[in-house]
Amino acid sequence: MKPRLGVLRLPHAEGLPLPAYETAGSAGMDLVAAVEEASPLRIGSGERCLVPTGLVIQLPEGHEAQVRPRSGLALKHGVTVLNAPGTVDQDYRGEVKVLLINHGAEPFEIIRGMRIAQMVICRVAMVDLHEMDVLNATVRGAGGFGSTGTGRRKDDRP
Ligand SMILES: O=c1ccn([C@H]2C[C@H](O)[C@@H](COP(=O)(O)OP(=O)(O)OP(=O)(O)O)O2)c(=O)[nH]1
Ligand SMILES: [Mg+2]
Repeated sequence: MKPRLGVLRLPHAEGLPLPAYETAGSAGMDLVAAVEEASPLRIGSGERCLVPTGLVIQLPEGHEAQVRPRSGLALKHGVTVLNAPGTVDQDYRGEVKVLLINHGAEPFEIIRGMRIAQMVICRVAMVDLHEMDVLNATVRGAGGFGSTGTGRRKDDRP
């Protein structure tokens, strides 16, 4: 059985579709903008804006929701989620909001009901932190940031 996601609809989301998986195999549920019908949000080129969804959610224990961009909006308009992936904590009981930024050259208008982002529900590992004096040795060691590049493959510039 799938874990249950509780959803509370705020008055300004009245009449809007709830997030839903568009296909059986979709990872994310699209989130729609709960802006006033009469006053769309306009994001100027280079500007950002917090878009309401009109929804409060109750995540299953041990889960988070990630707010991720829709690739179509990014490709066609340069509009993406600034803090992607946005983190909605399991214990958050405020309205889920989407922080969009317009990297495009033209202003972008968000109208009521527009699908602006997608929400992916993920399991979260919670850990206990143990401060240690020595950590176990590994082949990689402290190497990172391209340390395994040899410069011999054509996709692998030194
Ligand atoms: O895209 C997002 C990101 C966050 N949130 C909400 C849910 C999340 O649980 C809360 C806090 O988010 P985050 O921890 O990323 O922000 P913060 O700057 O660390 O704020 P806080 O001190 O409240 O944790 O804000 C959203 O609605 N949308
Ligand atoms: Mg935080």
